[in-house]
Amino acid sequence: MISVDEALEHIFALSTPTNTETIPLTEAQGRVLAQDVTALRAQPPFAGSAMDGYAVRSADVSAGGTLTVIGEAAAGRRFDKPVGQGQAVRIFTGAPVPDGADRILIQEDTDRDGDTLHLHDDLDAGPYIRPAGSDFPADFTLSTPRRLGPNDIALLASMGAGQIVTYRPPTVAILATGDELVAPGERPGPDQIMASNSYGLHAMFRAAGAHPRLLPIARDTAASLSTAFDLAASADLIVTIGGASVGDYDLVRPVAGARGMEPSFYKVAMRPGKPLMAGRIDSTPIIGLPGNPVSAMVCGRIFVLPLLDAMQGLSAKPAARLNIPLAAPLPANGPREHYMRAVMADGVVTAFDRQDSSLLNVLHRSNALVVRPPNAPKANTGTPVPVVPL
Ligand SMILES: Nc1nc2c(c(=O)[nH]1)N[C@H]1C(S)=C(S)[C@@H](COP(=O)(O)OP(=O)(O)OC[C@H]3O[C@@H](n4cnc5c(N)ncnc54)[C@H](O)[C@@H]3O)O[C@H]1N2
Ligand code: MOO
Repeated sequence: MISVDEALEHIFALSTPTNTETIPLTEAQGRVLAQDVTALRAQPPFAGSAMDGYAVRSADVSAGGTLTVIGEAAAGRRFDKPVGQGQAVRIFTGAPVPDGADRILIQEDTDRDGDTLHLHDDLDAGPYIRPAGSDFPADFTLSTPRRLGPNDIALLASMGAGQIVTYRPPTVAILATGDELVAPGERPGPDQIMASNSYGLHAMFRAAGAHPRLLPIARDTAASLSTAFDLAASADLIVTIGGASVGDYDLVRPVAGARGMEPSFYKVAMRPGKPLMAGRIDSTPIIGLPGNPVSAMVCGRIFVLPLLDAMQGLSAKPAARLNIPLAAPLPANGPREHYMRAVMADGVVTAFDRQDSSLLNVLHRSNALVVRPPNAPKANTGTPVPVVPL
């Protein structure tokens, strides 16, 4: 059996980034930027007022003094004459500061009587002017690759980018297999259960910027599986669930093999997830996840998400880990790397006692996986352990 790191290397070797496409900024959430974007101009493009008040020359400001108001500058509409000695311009937040002025007096520090402005004795120092380019300069560039979120999109809009070039979201065909499975919402027979992890994976892949598609559940026959593979043919990635182990009805590998799958590996020294497999059918990568619900979800997190990142032009690297002290001791680990469902809170992490790979309710209550290396010795309370946040 190969290690988790080796399996991930094999999986990365199967992938190539998707092509790119130009999209409007309103479609950019979760996409990965594929072409650098340079700002149209500096922001702000002019020195602007940060407050409602009066634009003045600081040399003219004296506590209790007076100034003459000569005009008004509003956001979107500048006052286009300079402010001279003893003068003030009424100004609002976001308005260009008129030439000559180097300070904004906030209106709370003044009283207005016609064109005469009386300054209070106690004046806020200010200057409440945002210099041109203080957010970003004219040649500012947002570089690839970067997964875009709301803050990036606000910045790109501010840079004047109406359209951007991103990697096309990879399409993922998700194929659940098993005579025992029915879709949630359908009526199960007495020996049947709900297909669950396929729905969890669908959500997981979607949140990772992919376009997942749930195929109809394949029955435990070669013919049914083969039909399902036909439906998956156009996808950028095929993810099968179940039928990967050694039972008589575990048909995914033989059927994929008969369709020309070039295998990369089968079985990984990890828990849960031992019967993981990967390969390629023609040029399409295929990952076969174990059927146990938690195994499928953990392998989705540890293997498929990094692959989806790489397919979207991001660097090929394992799930990021934190180092968090244990809140309770852990026993020595066996020969497989163990991804233990756990709760991280208040700076410590606690693994659940029940780690069976069928327990979705435990996974649901987890927000982290504690990673126990192969043959790790017993770990005491307080020992920092690697943790993958969920
Ligand atoms: N003799 C051995 N038996 C098993 C071994 C082994 O090494 N030797 N490995 C065990 C481990 S570990 C795992 S994990 C499972 C994986 O088996 P499969 O990938 O072949 O999965 P299935 O047998 O099809 O299903 C296992 C389990 O999960 C349920 N399942 C399957 N698909 C779904 C789905 N989409 N949603 C919800 N639940 C699903 C299925 O009903 C079974 O209960 O094999 C062990 N056995
Ligand atoms: O590897 Mo299985 O995934 O332990 O349950």
